[in-house]
Amino acid sequence: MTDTPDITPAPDEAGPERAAVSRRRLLGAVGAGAAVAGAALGAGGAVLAHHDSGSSGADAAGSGPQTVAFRGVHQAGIATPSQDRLCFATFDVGPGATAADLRELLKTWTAAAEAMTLGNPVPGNPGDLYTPPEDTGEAAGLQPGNLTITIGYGPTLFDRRFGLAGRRPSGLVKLPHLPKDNLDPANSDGDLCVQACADDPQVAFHAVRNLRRLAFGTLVPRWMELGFGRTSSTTPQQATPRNLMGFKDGTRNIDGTDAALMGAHVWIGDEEPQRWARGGSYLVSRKIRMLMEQWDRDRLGDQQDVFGRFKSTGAPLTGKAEFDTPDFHAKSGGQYVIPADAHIRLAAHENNNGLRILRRGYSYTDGIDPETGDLMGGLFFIAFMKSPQQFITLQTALGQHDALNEYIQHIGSGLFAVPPGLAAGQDWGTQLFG
Ligand SMILES: C=CC1=C(C)c2cc3[nH]c(cc4nc(cc5[nH]c(cc1n2)c(C)c5CCC(=O)O)C(CCC(=O)O)=C4C)c(C)c3C=C
Ligand SMILES: [Fe+2]
Repeated sequence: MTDTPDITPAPDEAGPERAAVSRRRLLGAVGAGAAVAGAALGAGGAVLAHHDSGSSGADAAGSGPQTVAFRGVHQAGIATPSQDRLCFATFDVGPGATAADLRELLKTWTAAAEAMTLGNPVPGNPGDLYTPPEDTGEAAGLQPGNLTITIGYGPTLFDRRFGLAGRRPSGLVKLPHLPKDNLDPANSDGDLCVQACADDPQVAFHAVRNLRRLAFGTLVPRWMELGFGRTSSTTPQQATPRNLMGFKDGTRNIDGTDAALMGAHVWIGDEEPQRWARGGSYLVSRKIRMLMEQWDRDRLGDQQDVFGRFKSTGAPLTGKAEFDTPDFHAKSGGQYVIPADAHIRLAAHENNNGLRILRRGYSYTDGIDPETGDLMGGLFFIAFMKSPQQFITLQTALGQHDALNEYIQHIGSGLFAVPPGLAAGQDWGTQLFG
């Protein structure tokens, strides 16, 4: 019982079977260490063996079944086909932490994030009975689920605390107050953000939890959001999902595989004086509560006028099929067919000087309001863009005129600079501090 098998993956281990093999090795190791198996994972053997026996093969452009490449020109989790689940968290750097602490943590996070996206446990010394396990264990036996872990930095990280003021990306300033904002600081901002997306909610949660564990003493968690259903497609291959208002959402989103569109609207380019930030993007998060009790009492015709689309098919009110181009000039009886205050009219690139963003949001729920009994939930809106001004312009128009405003409230907000992808051997600490 004193011998604990080494479950750390060999550096050159690769190939389609890697993730499943690694999880199986964790199982084997735990199985061999009876005390650990009993204490930490219980009767996990049978469960793990069950999960390990199958693979959906739903690979999303990664290096193995259900894996997405961690390194590359851009971070994963932006152009990546939207996974089904989200765990999003923000953190502030703790009062006593130094720049060296932060840099070291970002290096540790890089290794952990890379391992987890490959379906491996957080690297460490598993089976050591005298230290807490490096990996918390709840993803053992699960498939990697196309996990992506995307990091972002808030404007406050570039204040005077860590010597980063000279490296602040030029667009990274707190978003201004926007029309109809009703923001709660408890759902807003943060020095850093982590977006973990996966097709399995436990895999996404496990990723954030383990990064949080590694950050003990350096970062303080600020807020966290779980997303239970994607509300966008980021490739035409994906079926368009429905949001909690029952409408298809993401029909006219940017196609993440369209390099020209991504370059024009999403990736930070040569216009950015901070060279290190080029190839990155800006992430805007908005927690948007839907007033579902009001929406559910609204008649179908009005619901369709709010968006400018048919609820059943997702087609524009001027068309027949979902992907028909909306005709914003069409009139009937002197009135616009797509009303003047319809959501898609106000948000469409045709009516905003060609401006576009990549939407990558999720439905969320916070349960039931204990005082009113109302459902608390809505859209955790996430969008990527090359300049925050794109969001500011759109939201200024929507906040003033959108018919949807009767049924929603913006209750949380964040702006983060998402650095570009990591090259081989590079880590987030070196990339940020230079
Ligand atoms: C500031 C940007 C946007 C916010 C905030 C926003 C909130 C929001 N949207 C929906 C539902 C739908 N949005 C749709 C289209 C759409 N929305 C935005 C931007 C924001 N939405 C854009 C740029 C577009 C594309 C417009 C176009 O080019 O036609 C649609 C229609 C289907 C689609 O194309 O995706 C729906 C439905 C909700 C429920 C919501 C806040 C809760
Ligand atoms: Fe929208």
